[in-house]
Amino acid sequence: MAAAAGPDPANRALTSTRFSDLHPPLSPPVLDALTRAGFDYCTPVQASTIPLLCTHKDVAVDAATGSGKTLAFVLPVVEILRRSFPPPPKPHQVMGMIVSPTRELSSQIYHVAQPFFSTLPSVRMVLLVGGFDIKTDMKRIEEEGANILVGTPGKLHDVMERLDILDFRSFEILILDEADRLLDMGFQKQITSILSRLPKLRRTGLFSATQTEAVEELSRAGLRNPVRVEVRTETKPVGNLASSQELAASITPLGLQIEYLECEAERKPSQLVDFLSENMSKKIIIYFMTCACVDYWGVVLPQLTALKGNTLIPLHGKMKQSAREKALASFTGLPSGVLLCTDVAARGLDIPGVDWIVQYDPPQDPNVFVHRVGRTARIGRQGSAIVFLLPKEEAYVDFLRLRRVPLQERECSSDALDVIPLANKICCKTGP
Ligand SMILES: Nc1ncnc2c1ncn2[C@@H]1O[C@H](COP(=O)(O)OP(=O)(O)OP(=O)(O)O)[C@@H](O)[C@H]1O
Repeated sequence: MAAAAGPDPANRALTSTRFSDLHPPLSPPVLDALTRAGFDYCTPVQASTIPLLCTHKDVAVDAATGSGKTLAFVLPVVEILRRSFPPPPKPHQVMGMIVSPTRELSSQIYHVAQPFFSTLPSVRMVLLVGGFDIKTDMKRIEEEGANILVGTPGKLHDVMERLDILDFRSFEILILDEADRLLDMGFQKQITSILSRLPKLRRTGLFSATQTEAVEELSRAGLRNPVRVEVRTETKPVGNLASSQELAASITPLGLQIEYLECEAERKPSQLVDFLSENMSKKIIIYFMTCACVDYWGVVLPQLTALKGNTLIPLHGKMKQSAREKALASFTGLPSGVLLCTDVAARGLDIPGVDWIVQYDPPQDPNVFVHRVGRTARIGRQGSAIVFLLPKEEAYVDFLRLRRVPLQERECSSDALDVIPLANKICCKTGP
């Protein structure tokens, strides 16, 4: 009997719409590139957004973490450029721009987009992020050209200001990814200036997994009659709010189990070490509040006998760019291990095989919580997350549940080893 058509029924992140079913149709070279990458069926956000952007609509997209937003904007950018052929764009004719808040995320988008842009002869995509000398970037663009700019707002803005040779008159499409983060990282001025330099008759896509008032405002300022695309996951009943209306549609992925562990401040380190020693074969990301905390635990944890043999990698924004890239690449390639980081790694990063997200310090902003836990359970997979709370932070649980984040309680481990004296000894010897 022939196998039933459709995506793997176990993967509820995919629709039964194939990329080859979309209207207007994607071009054969893009469909071939999708097949080579193993992408056959669209996710809901792709099925709804790609046709809209390809038919001259502006979109404001709000979809869960790990739901495939990157391809939802990369494919339309490629198709829109293809339509302007022939002739191919001149070397300094900029046709499109993809803006995202961090260097790591911009670099990830650039690499996801590369196989699709390589189907367009003579189109040059350029990555522009902080941490590299602007003069080198400008010289490269002058000599080699740039038709698509991918980067962070600060660097993109600087290059646009300084490089007269860039011609934006035929500009077609602007994408603002992680729009709320772009704004709360203080890039409002650069975004406004970038918008003012682009032709008004363009398409704009605004993407995020979390919406804020500021995003609404940006949408009003930068988009023309946008179509709103909101994709939510159904939720499993959790805790005493199981039937609550607020939980009707979760803003976290379906395959994600979230727990909270309540304990006194002095017991937190021992609970963390206990958790890590129980999960030695797992791939884990731990979020701390500050760069100093990451440095501290990056010194202490590797020296504890209980964690011997575990790979622990620190990553924060005060590290040199080359060290940041190395840390991320090492963790990405590991089958198991621990990334100790700040929110520099909270958004958009697509790291394969992450089993657990640990929030040693809960973030103030529920949106940050959603992005952190979204580094696991991506595209229909299973994943788990745990947040450590102090007794005085108990209200955080209801606060999150009301924002459609379902959580379950986890018991503290009673026989966890007290690691504070050991940690103090280590830090006295080596310095934090
Ligand atoms: N149609 C598809 N079929 C199978 N896998 C896909 C499909 N689309 C995307 N993916 C994979 O899903 C993962 C998540 O995609 P992506 O990074 O675009 O998510 P996102 O919605 O941007 O997440 P975040 O909000 O965290 O940035 C990636 O590994 C990507 O390769």
